[in-house]
Amino acid sequence: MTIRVAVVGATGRMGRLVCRLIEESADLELAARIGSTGDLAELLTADIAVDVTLPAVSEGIVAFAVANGVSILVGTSGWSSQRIAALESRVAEQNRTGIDRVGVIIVPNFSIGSVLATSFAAMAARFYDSIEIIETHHASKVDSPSGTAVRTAELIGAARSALGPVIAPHADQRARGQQVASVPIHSLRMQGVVARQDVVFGGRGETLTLSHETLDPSSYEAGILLALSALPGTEGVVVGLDRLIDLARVEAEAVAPVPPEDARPEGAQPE
Ligand SMILES: NC(=O)C1=CN([C@@H]2O[C@H](COP(=O)(O)OP(=O)(O)OC[C@H]3O[C@@H](n4cnc5c(N)ncnc54)[C@H](OP(=O)(O)O)[C@@H]3O)[C@@H](O)[C@H]2O)C=CC1
Ligand SMILES: O=C(O)C1=N[C@H](C(=O)O)C[C@H](O)C1
Repeated sequence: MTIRVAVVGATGRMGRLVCRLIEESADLELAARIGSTGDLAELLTADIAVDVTLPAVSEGIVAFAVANGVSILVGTSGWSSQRIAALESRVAEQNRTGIDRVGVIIVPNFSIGSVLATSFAAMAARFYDSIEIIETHHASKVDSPSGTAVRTAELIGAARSALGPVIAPHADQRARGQQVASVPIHSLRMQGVVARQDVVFGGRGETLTLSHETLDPSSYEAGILLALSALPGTEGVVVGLDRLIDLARVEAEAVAPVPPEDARPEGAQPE
């Protein structure tokens, strides 16, 4: 049986991409394409929904889906930890009292490289006291800082909870960026760019830069399909594609120790 999907923001760059992926998928069916002049109630004709709109309207769209028992995948930026906390209460309440149990998957970035770069940044955060983010996007992007940068800064802040804020001198000066979880974020909006993020770590006598660049929106495709396939089985709020990919398992396999020689069958070589 195919899963019927309504796309809100269907006329936009991401919306058109999501609609194409649904139309190309044997498991999914496009139930509704909704733009700014469309009727949100069309969402109720679908099994699940996708929101790829604008930070200013996303919260209301997600609230409408949740209140009507429709699980929703959110690719729109602007979902700060504060906004997510309010949504978690709303979804918990709906799942306690409503007829249909719902799930919301919020994905700040669908690209696997970006997800990995953000995880690496959280891993490095404990080892450096100077950390700043520079994010660069196409000139049509209306919001800043980017959702990915906000998420990265929040995860850096969480990883440093026992250490305290990063050291960001003269942070009151406008050119020093906007601080999120104490991490200064600098936003560039440029022609010729799709999306790029550099997280710069400064320590004693060294810097480390973690860079990720999206060269083409096709980098979002696998993540969108993965999140869509996970949504019908999701209850509650899940944030980040990393929650749908077993990053820890990949790591454990990569560092799995070679078994000692006497534990190997005779003549067997280490893999
Ligand atoms: N998670 C990820 O990996 C990615 C996330 N994004 C995020 O996705 C969002 C959309 O980006 P993008 O596609 O470039 O933006 P666009 O400006 O191209 O599209 C915005 C869409 O939102 C629709 N819209 C605006 N207001 C409403 C409303 N009140 N009700 C319903 N629909 C509305 C617009 O409809 P209309 O045409 O009628 O105005 C349009 O379809 C942004 O927040 C962006 O940051 C982008 C890329 C990757
Ligand atoms: O608007 C975009 O283009 C993007 N928005 C998301 C964000 O705000 O982080 C994800 C990606 O960077 C592209």
